[in-house]
Formats: sequence, structure tokens, C-alpha cells
Amino acid sequence: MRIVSAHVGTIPISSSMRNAYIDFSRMDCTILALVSDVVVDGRPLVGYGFNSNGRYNATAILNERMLPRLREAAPEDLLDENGELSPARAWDVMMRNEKPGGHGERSVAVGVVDMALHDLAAKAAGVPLYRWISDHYGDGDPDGDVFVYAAGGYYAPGKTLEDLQDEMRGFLDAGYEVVKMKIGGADLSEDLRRIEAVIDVLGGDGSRLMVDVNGKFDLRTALEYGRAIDRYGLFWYEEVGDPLDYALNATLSEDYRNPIATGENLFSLQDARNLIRYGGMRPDRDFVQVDPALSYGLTEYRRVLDMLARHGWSSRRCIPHGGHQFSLHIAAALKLGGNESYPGEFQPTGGFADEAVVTRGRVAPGDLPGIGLEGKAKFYEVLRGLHG
Ligand SMILES: O=C([O-])CC(=O)C(=O)O
Ligand SMILES: [Mg+2]
Repeated sequence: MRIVSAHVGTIPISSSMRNAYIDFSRMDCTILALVSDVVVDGRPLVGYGFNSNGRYNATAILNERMLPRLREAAPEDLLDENGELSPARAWDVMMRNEKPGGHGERSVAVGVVDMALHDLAAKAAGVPLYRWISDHYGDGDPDGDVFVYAAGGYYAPGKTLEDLQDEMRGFLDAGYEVVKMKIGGADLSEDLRRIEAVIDVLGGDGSRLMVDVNGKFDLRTALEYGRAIDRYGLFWYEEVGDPLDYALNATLSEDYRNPIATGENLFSLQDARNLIRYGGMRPDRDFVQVDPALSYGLTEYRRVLDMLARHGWSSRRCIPHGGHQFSLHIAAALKLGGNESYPGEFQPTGGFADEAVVTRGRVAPGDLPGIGLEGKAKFYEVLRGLHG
């Protein structure tokens, strides 16, 4: 297989909501189509990629560094020993002449291409991506469906406690059993009222609620909130301090008894390894949220999973950030603990196939070839427009 052309664009995924750290009024992302020379039913196979929410588009880096390297490579440099497209070998080509460190600068750009290459490889094999990943990188026996939780509970202008409760009831009605809300964007007493309002909707069961600080707290506030919420027995307390403040996380983990989750703003094997070495993360209860789409793609995510296994971590303790269809396939194929979901947010890229149904908090990745973005009608229209 050869890639004959690459088409890149930037689209908005903006909204009026905010977490403790940013609003999403200018949020956007890169989309990519890789057109191959393989023709099926009279049409070339096309691999699609996009970047997950939370980081802005990486279109310039793609256009100036990653895609030129792929274009200039010898065609066989992108193939495996069987002559099939190898996302892992293409990854090495993209990273030629890149020094180590500084991962956040380019990990999104590489992740977008890595996603499109995996989409293409699975389409060339005529199988859904979870099957391709399971056969190539896993044990050949993927999970049939994946635990998903509904993320929301953002701050928004004029949003009342009743609005927050209605939002959460909507998630339960849609088939979710565990929900997530933002904290840290108000003071402690107001956030406790918000948390208790949501726990009421969950029938008093705090273990079905996650709270997310988006990296806002200093150590003192992290501990203060931790002591106030420990009694609720929450599912997890997320990204409490700055994502790179491993000492803060380690101190918090000595004080806070219930699960902690973090990792959505770690973009490399090396960052994730530092979290495990220095962040006090506890393999019997905590969760790692590295998002493959933001952090150099599945090629790097496999290295993260290997590192975690060597440190005694089960893949079930990984629940990626991002709420997108790429990680859903990865979660099923590599037996992760689950995947995030944002019902209705970050459109058109976010979420799963239009036909996907969440039942008792689980969803299947679907059986269209590749990632199956063709099953997300509005997004597919945008993607098709990229390459005509
Ligand atoms: O608000 C955001 O940036 C999204 C986020 O943290 C999450 O999905 O966990
Ligand atoms: Mg988060």
C-alpha cells in the first residue's frame, strides 16, 4: 500500500462551557485524511484522524514536519515485512530528526497521523479497528463492549443546581451508570453543594461519581478538598494538581484514601513513567487517563501499557481521556478498564457511532471497517469534504 495524498484541515469543536482552568470558546482540532492507492469497490481507501479535545489544532506541525517526512520517505519504509502498512514504522519516519523531550509540542500532530494510519491499516484488512489491534498487538480475544462513563457537569453561565441534576439524570436515562462533574471552578462550599446534588441523583451512591479539577489546585487546596470529599467514597478524584507536579500527587495519595485519576495531560511514555515513578500512584486503586490521540497515538500508548505492566499495573486501571471512537477500539482490543464519553459535547469529532447504544454503562465499538467514522454521519460529511 502507498499513501498517495494527505489532506489536513482545522475545525471548531467549541462551546460555552468551562472547567476550573479553561473555557472552550476557541477550542478547535485538526482533521486529516490519508488517501491510499488501494481501491475497494471503485473507491480509494482513506484513513481518517483527528485530535482529541483539550489541546488546540496541530495543523502547522503536521504540514511543516510530519507529513513532509512521510511524503519524502521511501514507500517501503512505511511497510512491515509482509508489505502491509505499518503504523509503527511510519511513526519512526515522522519522528526522524526530533530530539527527545518537549513532547506536548508535537505529540498531538503525530497522534493525528497515527490514528489515520491505524484506520487505514484496519480498512485494508477489511476489519474493525478493535479486531486489527487485538490481532496485531493484543491476545486476539478483544472485549465485546467497554465500560463508559458520562463526563459533563461543567460550569456554564446561569447553570443552576437543578440544571446540573437534570444533566446528570439525562446521562442515566441514556444508559450510563457512572458520571463525572467538574469541581475547582467555585469555592469549596459551593462545590460540596454541587457534589451532593449530583450524589442525590445517583441515589446517594458516591461511588458512581467522579470529580475533575483539571489541574487547578495547589497542595493545600488539594488536601483541603480531599479531606472534605473522602467521605463520599467517590469513583475518583481527577487531575487534582498540575499534571507535572508529581510530588503534589504523591503527597495527596498519602492523605486521600479513595481512588485518584490523572494523565490526560501527559503526552509521552517518559511523562507517564515519571508519574508512576514519582507520583505515588497506587496500582490497587488509582487510574491512568493518558489519551492515545493526544500523546503520539497508539504506537506510543502501547509503550505506556508495557511500562505500566512492568510496574505491576493492570491495563484495567487505564481509562483514557477524550471520549472518542479511537480509544473505544483500543479499550476493547487491549482490555482497558473503560473509556470516557461526553454525550453531546465536542461535536462533530467526539463520541461514538450514531447507532451506538449505551446499555448498563457499556458500549461496543461497532463493526464498520477501521475506526468506523463513516458511521458518524455529520463528522463523516466533514471528513469527506477534506479530500473531495
Ligand atoms: O474539561 C476538559 O478539558 C476535559 C477533561 O478534563 C476530561 O475529559 O477529563
Ligand atoms: Mg479531566
